[in-house]
Amino acid sequence: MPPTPTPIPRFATTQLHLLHLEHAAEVSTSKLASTAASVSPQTRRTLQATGHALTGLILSQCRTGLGGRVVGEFAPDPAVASDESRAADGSVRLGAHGIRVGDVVRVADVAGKKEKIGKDKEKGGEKEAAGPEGVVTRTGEKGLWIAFGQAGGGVRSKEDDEAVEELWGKKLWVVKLANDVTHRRMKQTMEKMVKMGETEYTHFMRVAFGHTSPLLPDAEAAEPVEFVDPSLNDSQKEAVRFALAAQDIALIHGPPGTGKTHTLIELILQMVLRKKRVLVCGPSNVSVDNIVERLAPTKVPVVRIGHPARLLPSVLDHSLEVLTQTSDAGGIVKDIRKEIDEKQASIRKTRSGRERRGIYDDLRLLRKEFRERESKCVDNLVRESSVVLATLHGAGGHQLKNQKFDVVIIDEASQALEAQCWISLLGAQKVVLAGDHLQLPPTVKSSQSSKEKASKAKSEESTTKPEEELLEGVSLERTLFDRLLALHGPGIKRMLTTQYRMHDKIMRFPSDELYQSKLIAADAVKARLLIDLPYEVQGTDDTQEPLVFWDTQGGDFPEKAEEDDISQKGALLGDSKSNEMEAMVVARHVNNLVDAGVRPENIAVITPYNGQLALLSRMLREKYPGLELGSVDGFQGREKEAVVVSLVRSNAEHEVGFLAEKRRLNVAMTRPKRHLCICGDSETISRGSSFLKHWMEFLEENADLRYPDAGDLL
Ligand SMILES: Nc1ncnc2c1ncn2[C@@H]1O[C@H](COP(=O)(O)OP(=O)(O)OP(=O)(O)O)[C@@H](O)[C@H]1O
Repeated sequence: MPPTPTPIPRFATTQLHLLHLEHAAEVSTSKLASTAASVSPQTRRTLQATGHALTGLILSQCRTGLGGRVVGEFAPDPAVASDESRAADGSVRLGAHGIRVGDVVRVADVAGKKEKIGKDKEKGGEKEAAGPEGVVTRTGEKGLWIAFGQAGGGVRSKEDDEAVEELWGKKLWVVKLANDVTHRRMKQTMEKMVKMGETEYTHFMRVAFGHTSPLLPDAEAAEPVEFVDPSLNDSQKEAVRFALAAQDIALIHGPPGTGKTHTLIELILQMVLRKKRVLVCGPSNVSVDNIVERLAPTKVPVVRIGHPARLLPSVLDHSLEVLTQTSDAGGIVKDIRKEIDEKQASIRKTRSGRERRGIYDDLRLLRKEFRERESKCVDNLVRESSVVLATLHGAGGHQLKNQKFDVVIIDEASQALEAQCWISLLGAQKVVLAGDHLQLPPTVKSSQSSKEKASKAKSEESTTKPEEELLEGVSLERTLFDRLLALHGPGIKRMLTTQYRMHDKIMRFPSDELYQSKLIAADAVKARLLIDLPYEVQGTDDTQEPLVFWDTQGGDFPEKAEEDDISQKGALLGDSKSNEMEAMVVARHVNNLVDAGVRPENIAVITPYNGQLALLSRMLREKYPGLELGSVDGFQGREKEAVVVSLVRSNAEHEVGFLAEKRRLNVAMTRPKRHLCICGDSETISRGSSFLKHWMEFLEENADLRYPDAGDLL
């Protein structure tokens, strides 16, 4: 039976509405951008203390960097430096700050012109008023390097140059900005989809919205498959064959530790062998770089699109911007770059305003020429590459405007918003999505209640659509991966089944409960214990046991509601909870592991509640600097030899809050390799859902069960 078709314009209209609310929620948590130039010295210092800003700077150097951008070096201002920041030789060091490579920042004059901000925003005058924006490319003790120009890529503009020129001799500070590029590109894509006529829909779009069913696989397209990597396991080989034969859509379902990326590398190589052009995308820079790194040794020509400051150093050689300089094709832009640099340098030596204006005019012409040549060079480089890699939002950049690909592959697709995926998919003929819809979907800030509030408050505004235009059942959390699976059924997917991370006992429950008992632990990992680590670890009850459950049932380990402060809202955990007694159980378990010889850097403590995370950090961070402490959500995609999970909830009402989300618990319990320790109250938790009930029963039967004594801990 054909699936029920979804009208594409209504789908896109609904997405636009939801994206608007989401953006509003994001902006309200980081108002920094709009206030950058109008803050008091006190606020600047607070922003610096909280890792959002860096103050007391001057511009000390300027040069032309990658992609023809102006790169400015910002050094501590000796006039305002404190005594402790002065080294013995008199040089000044930067104080502690939270600005990192890859951050999008604005450089502002501390004597900023307040009145212009906001009013001029609509007219695009914001930049001149507030200072130029750029991306941090390097940070060091002596300064900070910032590349100016659009954060999403592209060549610098005249405004950037002039705005940077204006910074000389001023007292400056740097403030982190929210990165708007992704939001803008999603919005543009959805707007395009609203306007498209039926005849413009590609076959893939029609499949994705249920206007037609996927075509039958073309078995010949896959045969014969001579695997480049013969070590692939059977489920991985089957996934590669399936994705090669698919004509429009294939999903590769990769549960934790099953080698999804490994499989995608083989798939990409097979496609290149079949003379296909492939675009590979992921929601984050790291997800894309991970693939570039693994493709690099294969010598297949690849190009990575994206701002060099945001790429891993190991993939820079494949970045479009570096190739523009190093490849033969790059020769044509080299000379002109030199000329621009020389002109640029001469500006500072020129005192006369007229001469300066003359130089700016020359620069404008040179830059136009530069852009034309660079764009030709970029076009050639991209056209000659069989594999192009970019983040999903990067795929919406000008470099890919007229490029056609035979296949678009999206890794970590169940971590991407659907609107984000469509940035790369509007022209796609065939699409392969890899992910695991049974782990957490992308983080969405606009929760249901705030959505309702916002839509009430904004009901007068034009952005709010009449109810009849919006589609029921569309939410940002629902990913394309999920939707396609629900629409066309499991026939469009293949699952990877051998996992290379967890001990068999750790894997058993998630496998049985979520992956239809299909997971198999690879021989190399299925019996690995902490005692087998490649350094000396004593044999104890903990180091010889893969699964421990500290059951705090009985009411002596009660949870406590935390004040609902901004940091918790920001992390979307609503009114957070903590549990001090349980934290002590966690701390004791960590102590025992470390005493037995397990290195703190091989241990992670994770919890779903930020309130608990703060508490655990206070107890453990100083004692064990190498120990990793994090939220469950933040630990997705990661692994550790030993993982201690603090479940927190313990109350007479048997409320479990968002422990009820099985995808969150799935992430929590599938992070460890050799040892999983759960701390929690089985009485409260088993009443939360049938999944939780099964889990508690499983732990009682299979884990090394222990009952902590509250008196002992105090
Ligand atoms: N066929 C295989 N034989 C041996 N080891 C494998 C195989 N496939 C994957 N692995 C190993 O499994 C681990 C996870 O693989 P990989 O990094 O490709 O997975 P991923 O997709 O990044 O992670 P995940 O599967 O958790 O999403 C790696 O250490 C990898 O070397």
